[in-house]
Amino acid sequence: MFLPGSRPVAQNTSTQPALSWNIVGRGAIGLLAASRLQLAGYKPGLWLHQPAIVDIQFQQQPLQFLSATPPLQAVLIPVKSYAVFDAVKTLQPFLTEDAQLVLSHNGMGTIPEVLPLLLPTQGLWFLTTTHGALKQQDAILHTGNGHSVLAPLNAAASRHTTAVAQAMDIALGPLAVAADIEPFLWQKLAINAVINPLTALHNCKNGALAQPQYQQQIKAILHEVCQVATAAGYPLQPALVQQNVMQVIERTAENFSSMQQDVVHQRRTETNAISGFIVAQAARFNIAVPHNSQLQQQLLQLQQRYCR
Ligand SMILES: NC(=O)C1=CN([C@@H]2O[C@H](COP(=O)(O)OP(=O)(O)OC[C@H]3O[C@@H](n4cnc5c(N)ncnc54)[C@H](OP(=O)(O)O)[C@@H]3O)[C@@H](O)[C@H]2O)C=CC1
Ligand SMILES: CC(C)(CO)C(=O)C(=O)O
Repeated sequence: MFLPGSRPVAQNTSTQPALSWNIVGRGAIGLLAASRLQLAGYKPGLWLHQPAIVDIQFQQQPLQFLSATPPLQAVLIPVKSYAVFDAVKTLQPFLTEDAQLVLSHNGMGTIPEVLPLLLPTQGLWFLTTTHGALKQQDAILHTGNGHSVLAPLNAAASRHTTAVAQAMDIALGPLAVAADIEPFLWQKLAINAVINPLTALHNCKNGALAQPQYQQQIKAILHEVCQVATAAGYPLQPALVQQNVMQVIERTAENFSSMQQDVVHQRRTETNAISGFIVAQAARFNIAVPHNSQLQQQLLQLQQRYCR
């Protein structure tokens, strides 16, 4: 897959030994990645709060995953944005000196928190994905066939590009490798800044946001996101971004967004890494973002009704 600012993964040219992969949690994206890796011959271990053997069905096949066994050489961390820092802190004592860690989540703001936790020899990556996955009792459903962009976040990562990219291509590909993840994260943030809060607050499917009554608010949210992204050095064109967001709304019309699901199931939302991140960045650049600020406040109030 070719995306501006990225290149596709080179196939079968590895001179780097395959890494031994581990995945944090037993969530939807993590188990999707683990299943695809296992079916391709990898033996990913799961890093869980409590070690356990996990049995699931994936595409009508029974799969079993064992607990991760330290020392950990390579770890995919597909957890909610608010759980990233604690997850990396917990992993830290069990990592090899040249371990490779891949963050994957919606929203922004975790990278500067995580980088200082690692040794200069330990690689950090970010993978942003458009795949959709849903966890059921004992099964993992691949609800949306997507693609992913992977980029190194430090020098120790760049030295292991081939081995990391080949595994991530299997786990959540087709994969493009970019030198800088930030433009891709801002584009995804724009999508999540519209769809996630609006579907959560209006308790609706993504497709409902195509209705005329939402268009003015969507335009206003995106205008603010583009202003902030541009001030941060990642220029976004409001008209193009709006077109992209409307395409995602159409393509995922029958889906419930992750934030709508978080609210329905009374879980903490990722609002601080989505609307909250935009509000925080806007403050740095002295930009008024009343629409994103209002969404953040409304979501925090909603969440406070059920979160301790
Ligand atoms: N699901 C999807 O289709 C998509 C999701 N995303 C994004 O990807 C990220 C992950 O999403 P998703 O898979 O749905 O999330 P889930 O909440 O389903 O999965 C995360 C899992 O990680 C576990 N976990 C968190 N911290 C730790 C830890 N320190 N040690 C062990 N386990 C841990 C959680 O357990 P517990 O809750 O018990 O802590 C949970 O089981 C989110 O940012 C989401 O927005 C992006 C695109 C699509
Ligand atoms: C793209 C979108 C909005 C798909 O539902 C998503 O990433 C989410 O639900 O978190």
